[in-house]
Amino acid sequence: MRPQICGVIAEDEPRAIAAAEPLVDLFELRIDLVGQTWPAVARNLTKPWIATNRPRAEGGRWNGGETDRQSELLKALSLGAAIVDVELAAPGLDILVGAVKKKARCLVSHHDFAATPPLEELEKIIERQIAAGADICKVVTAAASLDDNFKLLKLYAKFPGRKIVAFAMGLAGVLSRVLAPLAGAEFAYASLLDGKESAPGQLSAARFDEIYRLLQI
Ligand SMILES: O=C1C[C@@](O)(C(=O)O)C[C@@H](O)[C@@H]1O
Repeated sequence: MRPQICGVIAEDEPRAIAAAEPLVDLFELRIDLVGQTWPAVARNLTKPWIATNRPRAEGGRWNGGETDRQSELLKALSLGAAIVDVELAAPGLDILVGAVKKKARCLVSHHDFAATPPLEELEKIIERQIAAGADICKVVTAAASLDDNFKLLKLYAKFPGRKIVAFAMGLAGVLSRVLAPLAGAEFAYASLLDGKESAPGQLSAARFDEIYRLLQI
């Protein structure tokens, strides 16, 4: 099956969403980046979508309090979110995961914007995500070397049958972004357009399409 691509909606830009729509299998709606008009964006989506409201501590731009941050995620459930991204470090994780799983799949995420820890540490993070009730486990780190890419790629074989998204950010992590879906990742994150990246090293949906066509995948 062709690698699944998740287009990251980082702005209320209907034309960018429309341009990427044929190239993506699902969207991620970044509530913390889109801002107050996010419900209107959600209502117009034509493919399954992930609701994400990233706190500053994990690289996001949510400016409000934690209670309001989580309330926005729960509001996404009533607007049809297929998946809700909940950070492993979120306060009241068990209650939030339980509330999400009543109506959607729960993706439990962990981000390290500084480095890529040893493989054993990455495995422990996924074990904690599974224990928290994750339907999808996500580990995203910062690559400083080629080896860092392989640490993330090795995670898929460590958890056969589990739904995982694991890759490294940064220019040094681009290899892991491209190979992750081939190693077993549920999907890859892509910007809607070139120049609209929401994280270091992120590729656009068109670029992924070009690469996978080139590789005849
Ligand atoms: O966790 C991730 C991955 C990401 O940070 C990336 O590196 O593409 C982009 C985010 O929008 C998403 O929530």
